[in-house]
Amino acid sequence: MLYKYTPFPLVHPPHNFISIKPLTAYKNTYIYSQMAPSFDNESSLFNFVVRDGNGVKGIVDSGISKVPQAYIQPHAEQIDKKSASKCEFPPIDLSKLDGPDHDEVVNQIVRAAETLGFFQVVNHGVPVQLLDSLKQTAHNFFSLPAERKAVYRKEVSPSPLVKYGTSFVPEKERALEWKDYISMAYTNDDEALQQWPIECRDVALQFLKTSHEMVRNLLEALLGNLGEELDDSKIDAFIGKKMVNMNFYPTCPNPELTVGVGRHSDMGTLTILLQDGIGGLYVKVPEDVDMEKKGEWVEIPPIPGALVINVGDMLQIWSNGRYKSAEHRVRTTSTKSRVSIPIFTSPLPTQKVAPLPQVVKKDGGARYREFVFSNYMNSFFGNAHDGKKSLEFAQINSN
Ligand SMILES: O=C(O)CCC(=O)C(=O)O
Ligand SMILES: [Fe+2]
Repeated sequence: MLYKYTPFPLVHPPHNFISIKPLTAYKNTYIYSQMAPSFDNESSLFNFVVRDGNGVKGIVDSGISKVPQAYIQPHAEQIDKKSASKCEFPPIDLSKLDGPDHDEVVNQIVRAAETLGFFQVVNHGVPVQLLDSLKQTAHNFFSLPAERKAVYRKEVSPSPLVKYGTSFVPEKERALEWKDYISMAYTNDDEALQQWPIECRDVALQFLKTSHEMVRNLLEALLGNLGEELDDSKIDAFIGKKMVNMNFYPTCPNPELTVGVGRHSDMGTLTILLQDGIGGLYVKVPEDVDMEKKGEWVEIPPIPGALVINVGDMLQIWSNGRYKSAEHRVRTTSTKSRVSIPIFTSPLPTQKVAPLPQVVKKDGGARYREFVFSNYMNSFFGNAHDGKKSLEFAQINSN
C-alpha cells in the first residue's frame, strides 16, 4: 500500500504501539512494509523481526527506548560489564613462524589452545586494509532496507549458500539475542561470486582466501603437537567446509538486560574472527586448566590489525579434550553498533570425527565417541545456545 508520508501515525496508537519508519523512500512517497506491531506482543514481535526480516535493526530504527520483553535475558545470563577483567595475553606474531623462533611460536599457539582456547594473532597475512573494508561492508550491508536483506531469509533465499537471520535459533530461545547476521557458505569461487550478496561477496571471498594459509599454519602447529601431520590429503577432513558470517549488533537501549550472543562454544575446527574496536567479546576461563582466573569471564580486547582465533568443538574432540573450545558470549552497547566477521572452518558434513588414535592411546581412553559431522551440526543448530552443552552430543560419560 502507498501512503503519503506523514511523520505521525494516522491513527492514535495505544501507548505500547510503536510506529515504524517507512522502509523505502521514492520521491515524496513512502512505502510502509506493514503496520506497526506491538513489540511486547510476542507473536507480532516475532513476525516483524524474524518472519518479515526486519531484524533487531528494524526494532532499533523504529525508535524504541526500552528493549522488548522477548530480549530480556534471565538474570544469570545478563552480563555485568564491571566484573570482567581484560585478557592480557599479547597477540602472537605469526610472521615469526618462518624464522628461527618457529618452535617458540608453535609453543605459544599450542599453549593458548590448551588453556583459554582463544588467542589473537598479528602479521597473519590478511591485509589490514581488507579488515577495514570488511567492517565497512558489514555496516553498509545492514544499513540496507529490510526488504533487500530479507530476500536471503532461509525460507526464501535464492541460494542454499546464503542465509540472513537474527538471533541464533529464535524458535527455540527463551530470550532472543540482540544480533542480525548474514551467513555465506563457501563451495568454490564461482558459486561464491554468483550467489553471495553482491554487496559483500568480494571482500568476504578475499578474507577467506587471504586467511587460508594462516589457518593451515595454525592447524599444522596444533595437529603436529598431537603427532598428526597435516598434508593436502587431510585438509578436507579438518577444514573442508568454510563459512563467512557478518554479525551486526545494533545499539541497544538496555545493554545490561540483553546479550549480543549468548554463552556458546563454536561448533567447528578453528574460528577466525575479525572484531571491530567496540569490545564486548568475553571468554570463560576453563575450570580444568592451570591458569589464573579459572571460571571467570575475561574480555578479548580489540587490537587494531589483529584477528581473534578460537578453538571449536571439533578440535577439542580430535585432541581428546586437550584443546579447549572455550565458552564465549558477546555484550551489547548503547552507544555504537558493533560488527564482527567470523570465518568458521569445519570438516565436511560427511566426515567421520573421533579423537585421534595416537592421542587416545596416550591418554588411555577416548573421551568422545565417533560420529558423522552432519549429525553434530543438526544437534548444534537444533538447540538454543547453552554454554558447552553442544559437546554432550559426543561425550562419553566416564561414570
Ligand atoms: O561477535 C563476536 O565477537 C563473536 C561472535 C561469535 O561468537 C559467533 O559468531 O560465533
Ligand atoms: Fe562464537
